[in-house]
Amino acid sequence: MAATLISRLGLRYSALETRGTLDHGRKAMNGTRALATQNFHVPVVNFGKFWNGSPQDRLAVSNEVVRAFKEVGFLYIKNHNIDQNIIARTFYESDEFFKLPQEVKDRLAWEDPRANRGYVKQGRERVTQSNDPDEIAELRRTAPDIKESMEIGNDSDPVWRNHWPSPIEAPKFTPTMLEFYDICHELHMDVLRAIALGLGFEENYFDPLADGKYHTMRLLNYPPVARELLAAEGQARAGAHSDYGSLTFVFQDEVGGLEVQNPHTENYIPATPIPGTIVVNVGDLLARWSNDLFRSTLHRVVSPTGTDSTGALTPKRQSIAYFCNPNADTIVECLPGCEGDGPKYPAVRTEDYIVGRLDATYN
Ligand SMILES: O=C(O)CCC(=O)C(=O)O
Ligand SMILES: [Fe+2]
Repeated sequence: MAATLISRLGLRYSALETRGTLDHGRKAMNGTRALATQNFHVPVVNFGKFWNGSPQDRLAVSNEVVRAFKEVGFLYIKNHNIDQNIIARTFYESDEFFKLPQEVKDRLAWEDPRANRGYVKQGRERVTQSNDPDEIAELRRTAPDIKESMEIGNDSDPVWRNHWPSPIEAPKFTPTMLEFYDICHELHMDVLRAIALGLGFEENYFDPLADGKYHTMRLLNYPPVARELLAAEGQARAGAHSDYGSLTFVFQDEVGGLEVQNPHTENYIPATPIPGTIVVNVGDLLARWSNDLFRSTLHRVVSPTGTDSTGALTPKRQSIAYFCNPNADTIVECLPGCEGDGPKYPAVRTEDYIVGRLDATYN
C-alpha cells in the first residue's frame, strides 16, 4: 500500500495539477522554470539515517531537508521515530473528544490569541492570507472553514492554562495529548538540528532558541460535508493559507484533501496521505528567519479525490496539525549566511509575531 502510494507520488505531478481555481491561472514558463514546474512534488525524506547514520549520512539527510524546504516548503518525513500506536491512540482520543456533546466542547472555548488554547467551533476561524479584518470577517460569514478544532499549548506555561475536558467526560484525553505534545516537541528539535547541519551551522545552533515548547497542537475534525457545498467558489474545509511558526507537522488520516500550491504555476497538487509518514511544512516565521531561502507554501484542505469520492457527502476527515515555534522570546532576524542582497524583514520577537497573526485571524 505504502509502496504503491510512494510510487504514485513519484509520478510527474504536472499531470495532477488540475484543481487550481480560476484565479490561479497558469503562468507562462520556460527553461528552468518549466523544469521546476514539472518536477514540483512533495518529496519523501527518509529520516532513518539521521538517527543512527554516519556523519556523512546525517549530512546527506540534512541536505535533503534543506533542499525540500527551499524548493517546495513541504516534505514527507519517513522513519520519523514516532510510534504508530501512539499516533493511532492520539487520533482515537481526538475523535472521542469531538464526539462529546456540543455544550461540553463549548465550555472549553478558545478565548484569547495570547493563550491560543481551547475549542474552536465550526465557523469561528477562517484561515486566509488576508490580514484585513473586514475581509476576514466577510470570508468568515460567506465561506467559513468547515471544521472544528481543539488547540493545546505547553501545559507548564506559567500564565496560560489548557482547556481540558474533565476526566469523567474524557478519561484518557489529557495524558494522551500531553504525551504526544512532548514527542512532537522532540521531533521539532531534531528537524531543526537537520536544518542547522544543512545550512552549515553547528548541529545544536537552534537548541537554545527553540527548547521552550512554545508550540500549539491542533486537533482537527472535518465533518462530512456536501461535495456540492465544497465545490462552491472560495469554499474549502480549510481555505488557502500559510502557517505562522517555524514548522508544522501534519498527521493525516487516509481520507486526503490536503493540497499544496505550486508557486511556479499557482495550481495545487495533492499531499496524498502516505501511511507511516508525517507531512512537514515551513511556516512564515522560519521563512522569514531564512530571509525567504525557505518557502512558506500556501496550502488548503479541499474535497478528497480518492476512491470514495463519488457520494454526495465527503467522508469525515481527521488530522492533527502541530504548529512548532521558536521560543516566545526568540528574536527572529535574518540567519547568518542567508543575507543575499540584504535582510528583507526587520527583527521580530516570536510571541509578538504569532499573537499578532492569531489576533488578525480570529478577531
Ligand atoms: O488538516 C490538514 O491536513 C492541514 C491543516 C492545516 O493546514 C492547518 O490547520 O494549518
Ligand atoms: Fe496549515
